[in-house]
Amino acid sequence: MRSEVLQMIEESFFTIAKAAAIILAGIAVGQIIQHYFWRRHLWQKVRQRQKECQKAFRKLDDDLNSLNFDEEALQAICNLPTSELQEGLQSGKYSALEVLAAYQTKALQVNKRLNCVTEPILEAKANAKSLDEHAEKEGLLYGIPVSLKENYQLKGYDCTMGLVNYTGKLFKDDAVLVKVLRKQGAIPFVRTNIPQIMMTYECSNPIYGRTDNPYDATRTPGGSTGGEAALITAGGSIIGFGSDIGGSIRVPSHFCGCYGLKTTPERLSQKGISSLSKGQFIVSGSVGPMARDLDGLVLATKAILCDYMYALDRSIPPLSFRDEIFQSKRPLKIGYYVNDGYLQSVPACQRAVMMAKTALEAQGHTVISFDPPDVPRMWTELYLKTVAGDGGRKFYEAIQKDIPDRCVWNLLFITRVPRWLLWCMKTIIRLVTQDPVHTEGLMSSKGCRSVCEWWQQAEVVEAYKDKFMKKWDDLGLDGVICPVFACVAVPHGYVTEIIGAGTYSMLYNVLNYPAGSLPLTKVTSEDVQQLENYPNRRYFEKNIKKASEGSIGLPVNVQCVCLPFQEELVLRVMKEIETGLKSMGDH
Ligand SMILES: CCCCCCCC/C=C\CCCCCCCC(N)=O
Repeated sequence: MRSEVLQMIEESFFTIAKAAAIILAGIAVGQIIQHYFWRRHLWQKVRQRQKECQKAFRKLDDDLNSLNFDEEALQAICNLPTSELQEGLQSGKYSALEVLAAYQTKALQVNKRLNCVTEPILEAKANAKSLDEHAEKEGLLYGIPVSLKENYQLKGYDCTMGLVNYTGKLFKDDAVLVKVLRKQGAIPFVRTNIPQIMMTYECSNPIYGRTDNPYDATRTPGGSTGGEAALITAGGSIIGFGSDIGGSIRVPSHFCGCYGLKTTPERLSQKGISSLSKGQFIVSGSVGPMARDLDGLVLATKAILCDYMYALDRSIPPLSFRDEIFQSKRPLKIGYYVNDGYLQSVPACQRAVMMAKTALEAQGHTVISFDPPDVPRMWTELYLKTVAGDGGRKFYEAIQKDIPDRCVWNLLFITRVPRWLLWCMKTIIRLVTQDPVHTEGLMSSKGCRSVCEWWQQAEVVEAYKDKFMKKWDDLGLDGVICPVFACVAVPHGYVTEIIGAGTYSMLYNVLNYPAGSLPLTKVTSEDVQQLENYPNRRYFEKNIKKASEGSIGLPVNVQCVCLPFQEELVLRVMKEIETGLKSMGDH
């Protein structure tokens, strides 16, 4: 009797277990099938988008062929510095259509090599024609073609940020900045590539593919405004616009060797600039211009800092470009550093800062040593914990529902490891990286646990800003010069391995200070030889050293920083450095 009962229990157990296994297997198979069809749907959308872009490129190519412009004349237009191009357009020497055709032709050529343009803006031709038909040549950017990062909203276009799910969602209106550019006579003519979700210093996504560095195709142009930097540097655009929440304008400018300005977040309208960080107001994103020469950067900044922007966006302070600050001859006191107290910059970046120091001194300015306070803590407890305040959930979810791109997936993967597991692995990670700051960085990317902690986070960031500004004021500084990044352009897919190198830029996002990226020099064989003295203990140090081998000839920029709302002074410091170098016969 007892064995019959046991047998019955055993049989029922096996029946239930079998049923559970069948249900679970059914769910798993269902999920795999659903995933398969979802992915297939996403890839169909990618192909559809790629076809549309190819069609637009072909249309532009046909249009340009039918115009029958002289190729040499067009090339000559693209070789003009900004001031001469502006003058030529204003005087009527060049028509807007001719200049547009020159840059469209060049952008198409450059794009074949670097894959930096996502699509052409076909309305540009009608814009140029309409400018040519009007007698008045109004606007600081009259007739100048400008390129735009893919996240700048344009009427009739989508902003994917490299996410397939965002394709085909067309905007009904232009971003405020785009309207201002049009008002100033500029002609938006191409859109440029970005990394998926724009949260890394690379430039690749499943829709538009990977952009290469103009100096070395095996290396990244940087990100997230990587397409802009590559296009401008290679001559396919003269002025462009990007955005920056951790170096996205400054780092690609440095990796490619063009000019960039990250503005104070509140100074320019960000209405109509797509980003996944909207609503995170502790470390705010910024927008700003990029250019082939300094005159172009100044002109673009002047053009957008105008009354028309305030008319369109009342939340922006009514502060037009103050030429008196830019033109001032007052001697300046500038701080400098080559080591931010976390990761030492490579010899080439150090040499660039020292060149800038010498140039400023030659111009009669005082340059003193400056140590930014608590950079390792700024990076982990302030920057990472804020930018990934929700534990990276918004970024991760956007990618999880999409086709993940390796360049950002590798970086965000850490946000999926449970906090407790990360905590248990802390000692092992520390042993492997030989870097407690790196380990803290990983922990910080788990974000805040409650609204209360988020409020505290805002307070801690404010306290750091006060501490930094006090140090700055105690020294009576007007500005600071330092590296943009701890190293120069790295190979594709390598940014996660050296992400700590970004502290040089991220610091000024935490502080909300405006900062420019100024091309100064190229890596020399001596710079590479001196790498043998570069530290080689911690994970990031080893990788920075490795990535810097074979970097001869790559561009090196210097970062110029001033207090909030002092964009004009940043530009002045950049100008003083360039003038100083020219007077020394070094530029
Ligand atoms: C130490 C490992 C850090 C893991 C971080 C994972 C969380 C992701 C959040 C932030 C990524 C930091 C990279 C910022 C680059 C931003 C470039 C930009 N858009 O300006």
